[in-house]
Amino acid sequence: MVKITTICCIGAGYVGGPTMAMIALKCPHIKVTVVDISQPRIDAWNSDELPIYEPGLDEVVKACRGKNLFFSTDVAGAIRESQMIFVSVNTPTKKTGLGSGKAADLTYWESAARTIAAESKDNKIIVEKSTVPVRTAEAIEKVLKRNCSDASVQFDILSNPEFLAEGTAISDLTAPDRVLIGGKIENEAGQAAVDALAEVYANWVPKNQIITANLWSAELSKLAANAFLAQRISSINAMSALCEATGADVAQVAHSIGTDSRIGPKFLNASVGFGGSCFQKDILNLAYICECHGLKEVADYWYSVVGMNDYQKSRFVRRVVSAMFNTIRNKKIAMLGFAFKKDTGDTRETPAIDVGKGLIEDGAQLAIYDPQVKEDQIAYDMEGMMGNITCYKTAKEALQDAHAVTIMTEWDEFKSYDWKEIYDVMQKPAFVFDGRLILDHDHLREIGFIVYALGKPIDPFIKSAEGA
Ligand SMILES: NC(=O)C1=CN([C@@H]2O[C@H](COP(=O)(O)OP(=O)(O)OC[C@H]3O[C@@H](n4cnc5c(N)ncnc54)[C@H](O)[C@@H]3O)[C@@H](O)[C@H]2O)C=CC1
Ligand SMILES: O=C(O)[C@H]1O[C@H](OP(=O)(O)OP(=O)(O)OC[C@H]2O[C@@H](n3ccc(=O)[nH]c3=O)[C@H](O)[C@@H]2O)[C@H](O)[C@@H](O)[C@@H]1O
Repeated sequence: MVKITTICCIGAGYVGGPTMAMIALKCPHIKVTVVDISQPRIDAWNSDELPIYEPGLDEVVKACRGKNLFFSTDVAGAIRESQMIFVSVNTPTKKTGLGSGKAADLTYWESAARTIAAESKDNKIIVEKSTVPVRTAEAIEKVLKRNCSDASVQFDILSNPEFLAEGTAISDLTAPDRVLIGGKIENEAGQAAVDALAEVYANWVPKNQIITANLWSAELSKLAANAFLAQRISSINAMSALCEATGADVAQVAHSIGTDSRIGPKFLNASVGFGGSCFQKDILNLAYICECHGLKEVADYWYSVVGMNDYQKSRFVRRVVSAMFNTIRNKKIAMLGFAFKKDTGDTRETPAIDVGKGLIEDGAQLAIYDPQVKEDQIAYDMEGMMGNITCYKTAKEALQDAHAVTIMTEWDEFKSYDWKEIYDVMQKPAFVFDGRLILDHDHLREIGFIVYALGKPIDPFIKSAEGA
């Protein structure tokens, strides 16, 4: 088995940066180089302001950078000097052509593979870190073999999907539930490659938590894990609509079912919808693969998880409009939170985008505040709508004279605000639409707010405004 002392990672994003920083931290004997085609991204990784906000990441990077952790745009050089190459490039949903809107776009992956093939002069272990369609390793192997000028160079391909969640990346990487390594375990070289990677993780992950599987199972497990997680959210969100219609309380329902050890308590928080760069993309990809295998019913099952998520976002918008007497034209609506979850500045597929667009279509003036999302990011996400949006650096300014406040992200600081003071500076009646169920609703009602808490019994005021 090869003893690994040099690793590189192609793709210095949300996954490549933190995962490699953790390997560098836990394996001081390994030189880790993270490379990217984006000069600004690499410059940021080499600066005091890292390109992503992730609690605890700064400390890990600072502890290793310049010692055994390096960030560079020299992709070719890093490939040449590394025994093991992780590929952690983006694999977004295809926007055009065959499978448009569903299939994974493997352009970046293939381009990385071609560079690896062109630069490799000795044997390499290639690790798929990106989330990819099942059987991608097969295609990648062909690209590598056909494009490498030296036929004696051997490429061993592994699938090592990443399960970290943003906002908790460092704790997830420090103590993962499991590490999954897929490889050609049926042959000696494949098994040796799996062992080499397992040995890297064994520097800090207990051996019984390092699971091995065949390549296709590992690739599919990643898509399956995200699909199951998202399905739980859509299931509880479906319940939230029924709770509102019947007077049940979704938090009580979630608690009651979550105490069944077969169901478990995690990932049962009803919300305005799941966001993030992966859940939707990976489910659409999974469903598309099912369609390609003639499994229409299976595909439809998974599409419905995304459908329910879309429904939840539009249901929220409808509730805001109907509760506010069916008109929000020219009303200032404060949006607290824009990131897709707390403790990240990431806005990819955040429900705030769809909800924001829905509210603006009805004429609202949005006042957005998020502690980590910068105005230029919001302008990018809400392109063409900035005439109806003002971004604020403090929540206080966003809330001044607002008719309503919508909670889009569960940032802790929102819970600690003085809501009485906020009530006093808002227009009346003052509405709160809590899309994350983080506020103390009874306290808000005592202050005088009209409260819509997703999945909870509807306030009589709102019922009458809606003509129920
Ligand atoms: N964001 C997340 O929390 C998670 C993401 N994943 C998966 O990991 C993969 C990467 O995701 P992120 O890190 O979020 O993406 P990202 O977009 O933040 O980073 C990808 C990076 O790859 C670079 N890149 C693209 N092509 C390249 C090439 N040929 N050579 C060098 N660099 C290249 C891009 O410039 C970019 O900086 C995706 O497949 C995603 O599905 C998996 C688990 C968690
Ligand atoms: O493949 C990926 O990219 C990653 O996707 C998710 O991680 P992430 O999207 O970063 O964050 P999550 O904590 O899963 O949250 C996703 C979305 O679901 C929402 N959510 C989560 C949990 C819940 O109970 N309810 C709920 O609405 C969050 O607010 C957020 O919008 C998975 O949790 C990771 O295991 C996976 O590696």
